Amino acid sequence: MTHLPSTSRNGMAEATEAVEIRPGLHWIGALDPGLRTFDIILRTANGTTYNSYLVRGSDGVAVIDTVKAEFADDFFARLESVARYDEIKVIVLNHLEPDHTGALPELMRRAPQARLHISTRAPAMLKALLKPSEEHPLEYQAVDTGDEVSLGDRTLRFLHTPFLHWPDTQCTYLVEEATLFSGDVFGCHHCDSRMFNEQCGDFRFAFDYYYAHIMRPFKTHVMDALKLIEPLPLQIIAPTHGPILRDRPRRYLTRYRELSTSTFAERIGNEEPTLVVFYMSSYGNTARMAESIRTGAEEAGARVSLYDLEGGEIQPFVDLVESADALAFGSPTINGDAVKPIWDLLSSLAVIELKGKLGAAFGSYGWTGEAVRMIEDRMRGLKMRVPVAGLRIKLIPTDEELAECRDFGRALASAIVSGEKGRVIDFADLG
Ligand SMILES: Cc1cc2nc3c(=O)[nH]c(=O)nc-3n(C[C@H](O)[C@H](O)[C@H](O)COP(=O)(O)O)c2cc1C
Repeated sequence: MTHLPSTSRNGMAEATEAVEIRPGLHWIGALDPGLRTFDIILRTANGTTYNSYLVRGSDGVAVIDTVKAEFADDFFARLESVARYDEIKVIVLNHLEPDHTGALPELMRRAPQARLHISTRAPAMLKALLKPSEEHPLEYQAVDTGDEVSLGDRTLRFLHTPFLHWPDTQCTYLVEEATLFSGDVFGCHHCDSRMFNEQCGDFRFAFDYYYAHIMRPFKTHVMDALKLIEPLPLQIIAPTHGPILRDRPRRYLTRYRELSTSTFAERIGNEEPTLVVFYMSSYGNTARMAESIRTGAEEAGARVSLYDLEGGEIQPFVDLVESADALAFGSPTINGDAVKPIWDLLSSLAVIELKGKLGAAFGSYGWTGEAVRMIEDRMRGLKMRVPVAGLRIKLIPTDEELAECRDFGRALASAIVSGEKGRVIDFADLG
């Protein structure tokens, strides 16, 4: 029988009974319909859920993930509706983020015999979380892909899926029920007390939004995880946030694959080296530099796009950055800094993988010219490679200086082609 947690008129969850997914397999999480901002960075128009699961086997019970600390009472009430604490043999933590480990210390106190199962990347983090001492040592089992724990007639098998979205992330597969406890993978912030995907409202937007903000920086790790998950028989995906995916669960794997190869460049690869030049300019000086850089880079075989940040919006620019092989940012120095739209774009790039992408900075200045160095520092901070030394030109560029800009563009294009790593090219020598 399925018990659905009811909601009161103000939308808050009231009932605290477990939801049966299958006999001996229950959702024992918590609903948080009032939440509007998650982890500072994510908006949610109808809250979220913290999903925790209980698996009963012939030889013991496993609890998979817990909930945020404020929701511990709901979690324990739901757990108690289907199991006793002394039956719990295994606690699995698919990653150690606080919204899934908030109730862990209290669960460990109530079920001291239960053995923690965490990924091989998690021990240091677990110690930082639980602060063990000589008096209270920490015991756990670190598990890797293929390791299993038996609950008698049911088996949990682990899949190492790091960086989705914490370094210690793993997924746990309940073999006999073809059920994947996927942690935050395939999750979303969507609170619907009906819990199952075919019964909930349309959450496709929330699913894609969650991916875009949480998983997108880790696309290569998503693809690695899919290689482990796709061959599995799959009847249910049980993530830690949002609906339980039991109706055609494979659609969500397909969607992750699409989203992880969603840019044109990722699908077919850039046919020629691509450089995107973003700039701002009040009197046209930095703009003239940008145009000459384009000319030089094109002469060296790059396909160049030139964008004045004044005329665009951040989101499409972020997509452009993701597809480009190299980026150049041009800013005049204004009051000892680069201009705000440059920083706005640079501060919006954390959602994509930038490691190893090429970057360069240029700009006109009047007397101190700090902007170029500041942009370079930021790009290095984002783990981009900066292979060509930044180019500053005092006030209005002369013909000779515009020729320098062309050399700069040519050097940047050459760096894309040669794949130079980290070496600073003196563009003036490339003539
Ligand atoms: C309000 C204002 C503040 C400026 N502050 C600086 C500064 O702190 N350091 C500097 O080197 N140049 C400064 N400049 C000079 C500009 O960087 C210079 O005029 C540059 O050539 C403008 O390039 P653009 O035409 O691409 O905007 C300032 C200019 C303005 C209008």
